[in-house]
Amino acid sequence: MFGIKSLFSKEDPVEKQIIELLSGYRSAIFPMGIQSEWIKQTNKESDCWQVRIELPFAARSQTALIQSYLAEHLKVTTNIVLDTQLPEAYKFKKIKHIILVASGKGGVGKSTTAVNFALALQSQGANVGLLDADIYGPSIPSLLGLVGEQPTAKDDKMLNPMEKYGLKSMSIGYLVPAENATVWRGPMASQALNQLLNETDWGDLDYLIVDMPPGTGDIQLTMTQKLPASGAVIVTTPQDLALADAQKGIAMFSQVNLPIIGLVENMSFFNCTHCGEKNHLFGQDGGNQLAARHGVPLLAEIPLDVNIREESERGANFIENASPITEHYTYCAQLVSSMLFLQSHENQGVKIVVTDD
Ligand SMILES: Nc1ncnc2c1ncn2[C@@H]1O[C@H](COP(=O)(O)OP(=O)(O)OP(=O)(O)O)[C@@H](O)[C@H]1O
Repeated sequence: MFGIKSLFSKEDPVEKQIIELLSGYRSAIFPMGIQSEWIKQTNKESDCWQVRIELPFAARSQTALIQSYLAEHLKVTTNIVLDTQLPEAYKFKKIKHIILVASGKGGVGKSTTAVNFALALQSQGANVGLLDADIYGPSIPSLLGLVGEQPTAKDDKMLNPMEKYGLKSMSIGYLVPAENATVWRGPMASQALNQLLNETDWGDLDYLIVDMPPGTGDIQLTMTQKLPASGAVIVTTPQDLALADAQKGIAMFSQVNLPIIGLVENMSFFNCTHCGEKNHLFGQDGGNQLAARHGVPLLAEIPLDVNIREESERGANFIENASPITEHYTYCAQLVSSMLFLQSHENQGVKIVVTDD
């Protein structure tokens, strides 16, 4: 059941039970359980079993859930440590996955989502970079509180990415005044994106998140074709117009055979500060229905939070400092990371069978 190693090793019965229980653990993040080869260490210290698991995706916040699952089934206490080690499969240079964050129309919160999603992936144990491909309206410098700062040159060919909160980023906004880029034609914008991607010394990255320009025109299509991406996350709001544009985004990525990882519905609802009631100001269930219609997951429903606009402009970190949107992005990051791992496994011909046990 656990490979040849378990047939010959002298496993303690408790150790064996821990491995068996973990293998039977199921959730949206672990649809195939916790596989025995991910368990790197099990040893007993005093009365507590220390279990170190190396996940092939980023899901550090699952620790408490796994620990309480084991506590329900075991008579001994366990201390779980979840590390992250993505498989050594590179999509581009030393980057393992490129994920596009796109939207059918402007102003739905795509850049806010790209930054928080990147920070959330990082909080879950991944090495992350953020590329601002919104050449005409770069907002990453402002969202990271880096306006006016400039990247340094590594040599005469490469730039060092900017770093804030441990997140590497590159944007045209660090290099030219905003008004200069707005007059560029499509090929120039596409060329600029190419340079930002190729001439930045990203180093080793698990994920490079790309904040795409809003819309579904030629520029977005050309950029998508040039980026060796693993998939796209589409951001929408619950309004009919935004949903119709998100649908165009799905059609555009399908046209170039880029997998849609899922939808994020931003400004999904508003929690009343007085009575705590959930208000669906812009409509209800639109994101859910669009996702179901296209057979893609709805990754997150992010609430409208009045502090976001003000604090974003100051470059606040909503993932480090808990806010109403933190857990939504954290969960979304874990889900996407787990899905991409499964997707690449399936592409390698390994069939994962999800059972009910
Ligand atoms: N969940 C939210 N709650 C409240 N305000 C939000 C939320 N998400 C984003 N915003 C605000 O909405 C505005 C637009 O967000 P953002 O710049 O991320 O959108 P965008 O889709 O990237 O726009 P564009 O494509 O035009 O650059 C910003 O002022 C941002 O602070």
